[in-house]
Amino acid sequence: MSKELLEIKNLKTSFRIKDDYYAAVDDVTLTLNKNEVLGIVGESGSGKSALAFSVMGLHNRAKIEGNIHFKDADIANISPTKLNKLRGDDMAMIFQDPLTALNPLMPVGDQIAEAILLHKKDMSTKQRRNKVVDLLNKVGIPRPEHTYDQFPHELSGGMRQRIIIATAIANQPELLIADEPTTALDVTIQAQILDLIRDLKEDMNAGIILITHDLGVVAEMADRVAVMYAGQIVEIAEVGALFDNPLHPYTRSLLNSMPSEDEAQDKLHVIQGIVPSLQNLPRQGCRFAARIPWVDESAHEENPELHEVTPGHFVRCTCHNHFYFPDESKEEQANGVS
Ligand SMILES: Nc1ncnc2c1ncn2[C@@H]1O[C@H](COP(=O)(O)OP(=O)(O)OP(=O)(O)O)[C@@H](O)[C@H]1O
Repeated sequence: MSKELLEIKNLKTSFRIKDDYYAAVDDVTLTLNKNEVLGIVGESGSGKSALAFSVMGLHNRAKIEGNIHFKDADIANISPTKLNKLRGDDMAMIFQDPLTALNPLMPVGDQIAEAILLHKKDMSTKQRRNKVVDLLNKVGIPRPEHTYDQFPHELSGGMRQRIIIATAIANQPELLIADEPTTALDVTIQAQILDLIRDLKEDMNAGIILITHDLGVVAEMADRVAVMYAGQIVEIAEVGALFDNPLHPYTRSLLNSMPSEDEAQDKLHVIQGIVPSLQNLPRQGCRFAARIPWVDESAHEENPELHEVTPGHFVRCTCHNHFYFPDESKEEQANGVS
């Protein structure tokens, strides 16, 4: 039996701005296996959420091209009825902000029960309530019977995120997308929620796409990592390979801008500039070139492709072979001193 759960091929998601369409996800190809956490990292605006929303079929005004194969269906080219059946049943999403994802006027237990009712119409009200109480227990809510009848505003941020997770896993989805699931939470609660997501992977044999800009979270949680920049995957590898041997200048800059616990770092690297807006994205050549102006133009490919440098480790553009940080000398680089 194949391990592959999701296969995205040449996905292009474009938004209409004035009279033109601009791709926020541009030719993304990747796979996700069962019982795997794929981390997707990148700065704000790199296209992570646009990718996640495409997989969930949640864009209603975007133009989607390419294929998203999941459970014998192609989500990029599927009828709304079939999509609704998959969503919430076979695939679910945990959103960044639990407060906006919950209905403020409905007890949280009823909200989870509603998600069950949509896909399992033959359950009695009592059975549904019992199932919700079980789910609340599973996500670590201390007094589930009591919490069932509470409203979102009566719960803390961490509890609300647990409700969102309980809703997402209510129908035991095979594919779970978590978009910055811990950003709105404080550090101790963050760790608990991440533990919970990790347990779910094991319990449900689910494939999880974890979107975050926090490399620490990725290091701890992911099996593989895709780094996105300006709508493209610039590097993808197993987590160990990516952290031990980051290749793309963007990945190296992201890692270098992360405070390290074991080394005294005088100065953290600051990535120059920002991710350009959709209308200003360079569509030709290496999209990261403008942010590493000290690297010679000739280092970049004309049409940067993903190259497999070691099995399973892919990097876009040849510029990674010639990259150095501006405060390192070229001679050190050439001598392999880093
Ligand atoms: N509905 C939309 N219409 C027009 N442009 C959009 C729309 N949604 C996203 N964009 C643009 O697409 C690009 C990618 O956005 P996206 O939200 O996917 O980035 P992200 O990596 O998830 O960022 P963040 O970490 O801030 O959520 C950005 O330039 C954004 O402004």
